[in-house]
Amino acid sequence: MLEGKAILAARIRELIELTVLVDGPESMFAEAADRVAAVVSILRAATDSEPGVPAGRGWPPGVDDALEGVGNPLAPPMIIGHPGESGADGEVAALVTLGSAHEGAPGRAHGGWVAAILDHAVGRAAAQAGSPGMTVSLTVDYHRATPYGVPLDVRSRRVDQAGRKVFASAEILTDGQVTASATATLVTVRALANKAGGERPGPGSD
Ligand SMILES: CCCCCCCC/C=C\CCCCCCCC(=O)SCCNC(=O)CCNC(=O)[C@H](O)C(C)(C)COP(=O)(O)OP(=O)(O)OC[C@H]1O[C@@H](n2cnc3c(N)ncnc32)[C@H](O)[C@@H]1OP(=O)(O)O
Repeated sequence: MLEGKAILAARIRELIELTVLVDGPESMFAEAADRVAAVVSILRAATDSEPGVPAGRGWPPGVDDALEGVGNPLAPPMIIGHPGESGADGEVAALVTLGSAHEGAPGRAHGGWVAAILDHAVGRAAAQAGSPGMTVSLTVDYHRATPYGVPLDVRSRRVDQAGRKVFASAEILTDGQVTASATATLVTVRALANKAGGERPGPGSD
């Protein structure tokens, strides 16, 4: 079930990428659009959910998550590693590869996607530290171009805590150089603390 959805989402990511890149005759676009419409009708027939209506999929992030969900075609997806896997203890390490569809300035990733990755990374770090919360402030510094088409290393960690406020930081690196960094303040959501602290979501946990 999860595997099938992940494969479908991977195909749709290819479709998005190629749609951005391709040029060709009107007839080719028309044929492709018809075939995509056929796929849409398969999925529509299988769900009662209305497109665009908030589904409230719950926590922790699962297969449909906007950044790390392997079943969400909009998610690059971001692959969350085990704590300490490639960073110091207490860090969350992640890998993510963006594509042409994420381009901002020519040849580089859009700054909004860079910020989204950093936002997710600080959220993960707060949860990893046992204080899952929502970002109330995110300051992003763009140091150099963040490329797409290559794996990006993402590191984040909780820096400090004061009451419900959690302070965290994160960076994106490529070839060992920081392309963008962020500092963030998150406010803990107590109802989620016992559900999310330090746990990676398991397969199908969404
Ligand atoms: C959904 C929960 C997530 C939990 C995660 C669990 C699973 C973990 C696993 C994996 C994580 C992966 C990552 C997930 C990421 C996805 C989540 C996002 O996309 S977050 C981005 C969008 N952010 C919002 O939409 C927040 C909007 N803001 C709010 O809803 C409210 O501000 C809220 C509920 C967060 C807090 O409101 P109040 O009324 O409860 O609290 P008040 O009293 O206003 O603030 C508490 C303290 O924070 C300070 N504060 C508030 N805003 C601030 C700001 N902008 N800058 C600095 N401090 C601020 C205040 O001054 C106060 O500090 P003093 O206790 O008095 O010292």
